[in-house]
Amino acid sequence: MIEVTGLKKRIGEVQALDGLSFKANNGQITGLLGPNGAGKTTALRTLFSMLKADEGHCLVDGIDVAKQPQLAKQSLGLFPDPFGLYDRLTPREYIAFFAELNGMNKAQAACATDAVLTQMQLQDIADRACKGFSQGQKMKTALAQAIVHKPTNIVLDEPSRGLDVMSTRVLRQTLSTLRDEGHCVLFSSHVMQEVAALCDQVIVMAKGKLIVQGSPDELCQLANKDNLEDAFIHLIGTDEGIAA
Ligand SMILES: Nc1ncnc2c1ncn2[C@@H]1O[C@H](COP(=O)(O)OP(=O)(O)OP(=O)(O)O)[C@@H](O)[C@H]1O
Repeated sequence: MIEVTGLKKRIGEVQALDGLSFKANNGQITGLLGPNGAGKTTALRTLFSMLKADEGHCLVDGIDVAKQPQLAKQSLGLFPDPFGLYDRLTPREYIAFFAELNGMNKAQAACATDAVLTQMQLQDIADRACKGFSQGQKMKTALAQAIVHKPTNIVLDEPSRGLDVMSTRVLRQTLSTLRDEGHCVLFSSHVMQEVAALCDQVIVMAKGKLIVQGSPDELCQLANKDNLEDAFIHLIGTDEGIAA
């Protein structure tokens, strides 16, 4: 479970986070939806202790990420934006490296890497350097890295960007399976159809703050609209900054 309370972060002149609070539960997919510049990436980076909050805190399974970052990270899998692959490493080397970073010994890491390569249907390219990979191949490798240590919580920043239909389906199926296995899945997105189709809960944020949290149906009812895109525009009060 992920709990964010009163998060504030100033970056230069910009108040990127301005008292953001929300909760993402286990066994649910939670979507973080907001216009460009709303603070989604800043929130996810703070959650992963890549940025230090000025105020507020993030709890991962009850562990404060600012106080115990290493322990919190063992319960967190991060799918970053951009994918963060190393061109010279193969998926097997890259995924095993992260498995070891998360406390596995070499033998455990090799075994877990094998399993996740199979799960993500990456066997064909498992031993090829990542340089030149397609968007779909990069996505699958980055997702395999995020889940290799079986974290309770998986955090994804814009995971579907640049994916074709088949890769999008693999991503959606993987996230749904993780949810059904009881994981907490939190992802940021601009794609309304994806959020409406996948998410149990949606966190709408703008200008570094929570606007509203609820299921896609609840948000439509609240805004008195029949689709999430219209509800979203109504709730944030502007269509400025929404990606096409
Ligand atoms: N390194 C930085 N330097 C300066 N400003 C930054 C930096 N990182 C974030 N910001 C600013 O903080 C605000 C929030 O940015 P953030 O990237 O978190 O938004 P976002 O919701 O992820 O946006 P997008 O959907 O466009 O990716 C923006 O105004 C952005 O310009």
